[in-house]
Amino acid sequence: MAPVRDPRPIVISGPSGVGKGTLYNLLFQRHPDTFTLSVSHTTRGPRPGEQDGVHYHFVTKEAFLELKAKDGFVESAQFGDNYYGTSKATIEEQTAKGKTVVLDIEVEGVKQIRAQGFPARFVFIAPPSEEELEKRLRGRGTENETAIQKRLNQAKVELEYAKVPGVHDKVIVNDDLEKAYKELEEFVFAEPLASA
Ligand SMILES: Nc1ncnc2c1ncn2[C@@H]1O[C@H](COP(=O)(O)OP(=O)(O)OP(=O)(O)O)[C@@H](O)[C@H]1O
Repeated sequence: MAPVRDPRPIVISGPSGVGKGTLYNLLFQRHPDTFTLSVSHTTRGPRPGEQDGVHYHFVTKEAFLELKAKDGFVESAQFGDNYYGTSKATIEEQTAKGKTVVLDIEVEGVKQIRAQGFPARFVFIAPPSEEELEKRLRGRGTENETAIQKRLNQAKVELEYAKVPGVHDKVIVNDDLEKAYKELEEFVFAEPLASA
């Protein structure tokens, strides 16, 4: 397959459990050395096995806020006491190495990137139905009941936002995995003029 023609990063969003990770990991597996998942900055401490620069860029709160004040993030958020964000420099460095950067972010981040006018391609992964989303979340078995309910409520917000015209360049319903994958692959490798 020809290389990715469009240099802009791919922003993938969609409700938790819809299959975002499954889909972009297939893209990474089937096109080795083509893509890279954006490494976020965080002020939380590393968990066992997490490496700086690989899983996250681990920074102090002061360093994070300084970079934020300098407009260094395309999107950032605070969860509890910790800050998270995607730095412009990270995206630019990876792009300069010839990689297509993939960002897996939630809807607030999408809004921030849009509001800044940062060049990117926006893909939304939608579930075939809310029932199926719930089934997948439960089937994955990684969250407790409270977390599942929270994610399902958040999913409603994300699905509503996805209906706003022009928010996403591409909406893919992840019903049959292989079919959804093909749609994603086709979009990603499309000629810039066809997808802009
Ligand atoms: N097309 C599909 N059909 C059936 N099951 C699927 C499909 N795509 C993904 N799944 C399953 O759904 C579950 C959730 O997928 P995944 O973890 O990739 O979601 P996610 O959107 O990345 O979630 P999160 O945002 O919470 O990380 C997994 O168990 C995965 O195997």
